Parts: sequence; structure tokens; C-alpha cells
Amino acid sequence: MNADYGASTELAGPLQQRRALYQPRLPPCLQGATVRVEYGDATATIDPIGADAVAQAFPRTYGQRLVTFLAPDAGADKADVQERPPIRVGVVFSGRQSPGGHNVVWGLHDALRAHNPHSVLYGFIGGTEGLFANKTLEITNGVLASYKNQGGFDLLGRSIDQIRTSKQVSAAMATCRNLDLDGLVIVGGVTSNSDAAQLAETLVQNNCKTKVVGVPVSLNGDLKNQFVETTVGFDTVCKVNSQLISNVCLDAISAGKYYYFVRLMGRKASHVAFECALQSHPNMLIMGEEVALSKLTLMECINKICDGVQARAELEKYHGVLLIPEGLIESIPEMYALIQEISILHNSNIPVAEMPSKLSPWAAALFQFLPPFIRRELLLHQESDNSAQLSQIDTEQLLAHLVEAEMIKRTKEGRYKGKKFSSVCHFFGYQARGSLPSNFDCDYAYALGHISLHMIAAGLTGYMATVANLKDPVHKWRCAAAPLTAMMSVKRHLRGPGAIPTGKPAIHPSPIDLKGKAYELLRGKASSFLLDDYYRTPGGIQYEGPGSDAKPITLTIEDQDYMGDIEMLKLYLDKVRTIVKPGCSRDTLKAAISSMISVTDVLTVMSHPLNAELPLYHFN
Ligand SMILES: O=P(O)(O)OC[C@H]1O[C@](O)(CO)[C@@H](O)[C@@H]1O
Repeated sequence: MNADYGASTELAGPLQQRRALYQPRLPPCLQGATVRVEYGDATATIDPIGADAVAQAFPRTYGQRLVTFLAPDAGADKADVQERPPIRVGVVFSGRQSPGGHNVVWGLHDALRAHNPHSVLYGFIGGTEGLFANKTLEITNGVLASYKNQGGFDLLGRSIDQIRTSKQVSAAMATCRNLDLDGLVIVGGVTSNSDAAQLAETLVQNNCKTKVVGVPVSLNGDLKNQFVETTVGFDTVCKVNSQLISNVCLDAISAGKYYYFVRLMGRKASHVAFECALQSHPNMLIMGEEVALSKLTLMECINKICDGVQARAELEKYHGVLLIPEGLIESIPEMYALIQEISILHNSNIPVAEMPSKLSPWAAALFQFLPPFIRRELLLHQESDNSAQLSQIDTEQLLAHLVEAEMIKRTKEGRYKGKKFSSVCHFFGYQARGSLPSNFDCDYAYALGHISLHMIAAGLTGYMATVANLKDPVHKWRCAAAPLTAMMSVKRHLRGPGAIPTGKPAIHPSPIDLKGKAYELLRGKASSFLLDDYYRTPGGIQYEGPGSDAKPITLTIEDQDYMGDIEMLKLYLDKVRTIVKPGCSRDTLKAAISSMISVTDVLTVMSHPLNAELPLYHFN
């Protein structure tokens, strides 16, 4: 734990101390001690084909109604606190650390105390292991002081992201009973919230009064559906990584001699890499979703990268930046099949040393083809969801290694006549998870903490706290609760109407929408990114002043333009204005700034509605 270095001590840095003083903003409905609870329609699931399976697996919690939280009726908030009995709540960090997680606990604490000062909040020390073993820390204002608006999960720590086996579920239930909890708040991503749904169902079936509430906190940004717009931590992690990526872009173009291969976290979906590409404009992005859709083999991916290197060499460019998500390796069909075979061997308890000899002939051949470091990493023990340990597989090094071999081959065959290809590899993963959270993540998490309390007070179980309209300012946010079962789907063998649902219902990670506006935008820019080096410098996270309210581009893009935030657009326009005078022709504008930004960006700026509202900036 970090107590000695907390923001309240003199050892804390000035920014750390200043951040501890930031008071997160709350939407109007959460500003009092009570809320008005409005019940909506009963829910099914986002997966119509799997609905029966979900209903069968969750007989007591399936089909619950949507709930919205509104500002209380006049006077209701002033009702005597005695009318609101004290509430006992436990909170556990179940998922991986993600910036903003501490503010969920803070928001929950403040809402709980406003509800009734005699309410109690327990944090489970050491994540789910602490929950099973009933190891608690009572959360008070004093305890929270050093953790407000701070990164990491070190207030309580975390362990395995799992409440799944019957032993684990029974231990969690025993703790709930032992502490006489009215509510248990589970903080995490897709896996943790699937487990939360199962625990809620089990507690109802066993007449345990504890209400289970899930909170969407995950840097991966893959817990995304019609109820959840984004997860806490995604914004911060993308901003930190985008700054690092843009730094290496400028490093690359300065020396003109290295290709930087950068792997980013995100597991099965490529949201982090995708958002970072929109923020920093690297030369290439290889997304898992695209590779899986086109069924690109490993060598096809390598050839694609080599073609890019070659096209750049024709322009005398021998540097570049390439982003990949950590899940790319699993998206390549033959690598996926190999990983599946290894997974079966793990599940059959085959010793690791014997695994290579137990692979099928084709998988063994592929395994032998791979460099030794990748072979060792592929055999590591699995994650709690039986997937490979993606953070430990140096896919960027594998790609760099194979690209170099292919470029040497092309040189020998006379197909490539440029300078020698050189690479530098990075994994930007763990560096970002402990970052000071952005204002957006601070506000969002704090609001979700409040909503969790109101859900427990309303007696909701098997629900997730949600906020809609996140792209808008906080006063326009809409607070709600959605049944966890409504977000579930069931994996199937085949695609299409004849598909047979198999496996356990769960909340699955959402991939990048390859038909969405954000993807269309990035694809439209792909060849310009590849060849023109339109690197963008988002800079470090801003906590005050211009840019401090910037949101993820992918969150804002559906309704606004690419630049998203109004302040960012003003800054951008200011930069443009130093080069051309208002009222100049479209062609002059394009020509004058074409070296600075791409034509698509210019057109975006010119057609943005804000442009018309800012006469000074208006271009004809
Ligand atoms: O902290 P650990 O256990 O190494 O987990 C790493 C994993 O957690 C995440 O950071 C978040 O799910 C993944 O992107 C990564 O694969």
C-alpha cells in the first residue's frame, strides 16, 4: 500500500497533491442524498438467439427492468435521515487495475454517508482473495484521503479476477452473510461483471439479502454495448499511451532510421490501439478485428507490413511507427488454432515441457517455426478465462523479427533496393495503468460510485451501474442501471440464423465496429498515415485549462466530428489561423496548410458546425 506516499503527506508531488483536491463533478440527479427511481421496460438480452440459454441460467435475475435515476421530487431529499436506514456495503476490485478505480470507492463512500452517516463501507483487501477470506478495511474519509483521483488500485489491491468456482462463490456468500452486507459492489470488466451476475443469481437463490452491483472499470474499453458507452480507465490509458506513441513518432522522423513496433494492451479487442491511432496518427495499425475478418495468415500480415516499408522506402523514408494490439496474435487464424491446442493441453494438466511433443503435426510445425522466446511465452499458464497470457507474448518482437527476415529476402531477390530495415520494439502496457486518471475518468468513476449506492438502496441486484450521454458535459449525463443478464450472449458454432448457441452465457468483449464511423474515418486516412507522416502530438493529460475535458475520440465521433472536444477544435483552428487569414479561398487554405495537417482534417474543420459559430475562423 501507498499510504506513506499518499497525496496528503509532504512526500507527495505537487501535481499529486493538487489532484487530491479535485472535486469530481456530478450530474444533477446525483447531487442530493436521494434519487427518484424510475422503472422502465423489462429486458431480454442483446443476443436474441442466446436469450433462452441466458433465461435458463439466470431464472431469478433474468428479464429485470431497466432503471433510471432522476433528481428527487422537491422536498424529498430533505426528508429526515432517520427514514433512510443505514446501509452496509462491501466493495472489491475484481478486475485489473485501471485509472479511476479509487474514485468508484470514493463516490460510493460519499453517497453512503449522505444516505445515512451510520452506514458502513468495507473494502476487501487483496481483491477477490480478500473477499473469499473476509479480509476487510473499513473505508473512511481518512483512509480515502491519499487515494482521491489517484491511479492504480493500491488502496485495496487486487488478486485473481475471478468469483466463479462453487468454492469461490460459497466463500463470497459466506463473507456477505458474515458482514451482514446489504450490498456488494464488484469493480471490473467483462469477466468480473459476468461473475457478478452469477453471484447475484446464487445469492437470490440462497435467500441471501446482499444485492450485487457491477461497475464497468477496465482499461480495455471492451465492455461496450447499448447500455455501456465506455469503461473507467480507458480514456486515461489511451491518453498516456498516445503521448508515448507520438513521442516515438517524432523520434522516428527525427533520426529517420528506425521502425518502432509498439504493442498496446486491450486483450481480445483492439480498442486501445484504435483510439491511440486516432489520437497520434502512426504510420500503420494492424487491428485484430481486421485480421480475423480477412483471415490473414501470419505471413500475409508480415507481407502487408513489408509492402508498407517498401512503399515508404520509395519516398526515401526509412523510419515509421506501427501499432498492434496485444490480442493480434490470437486473431491470426493459424496462431489461434495453435493457442487453442495449447489451451487443451493446459486443461488436461499436461506438463509444459511435454506440450510441444503433444501438438498435432501442423501445430508442431508452426510452433517450431516460431522464435524460441515466442514458444516459451505461448506455453505460459493461462488467464482465468482460459485465454493465453497476451500481455506476456512479445508479438511486436515476433513481427519485427519476421519483417526483418522478409526484407532481407526481398533484398536478396532484388525486389527491395532501399536501406537496411531496423526496428525497435516497445510494449506500452503496464506503464499506463497506474497513471493519474483524467478528469473524465475521475468524474465518471465518482458518479458510478454514487449510482451503485442508489442501486443497493433501491434493492437492485444483478445490475450494472451505467451513465449515458458521456460525450456531453457532466450536467447532461443520464444515470441508470441495466440488468447484467441483458448484456449477455452465448458463443455459437456457426454464424447466421442456423447458429447453435454453445457455452455459458457471459458478457463478452465487444470488438471494434468495422462498420462504424470511427473505423471508416481511420480507414479513409490509412494511406495518408502510411506515407505522409501526419503525426499528431496530443501531449500529456491536461487536468486544467484547454484540453482538460477532452474525451476519447471514439466516444465523441458518432455525434461530433473527429476533433471531438470544442476546446481542442478552437486550439486547432488557432493554429490554422496563424497560417491563413479568415475569408481566404478553400484552395489557398488547403495549399497553405497541407504540410501541417491532412486535407481530410481541413475539410473536417471547414464543415464543422462550430466553424459557423466562430465568425473569426470562418473560411469560404
Ligand atoms: O496484470 P496482469 O495480470 O499481468 O494482466 C494483464 C492483462 O490485464 C489487462 O491490462 C487488462 O485486462 C490486459 O490488457 C492484460 O493482458
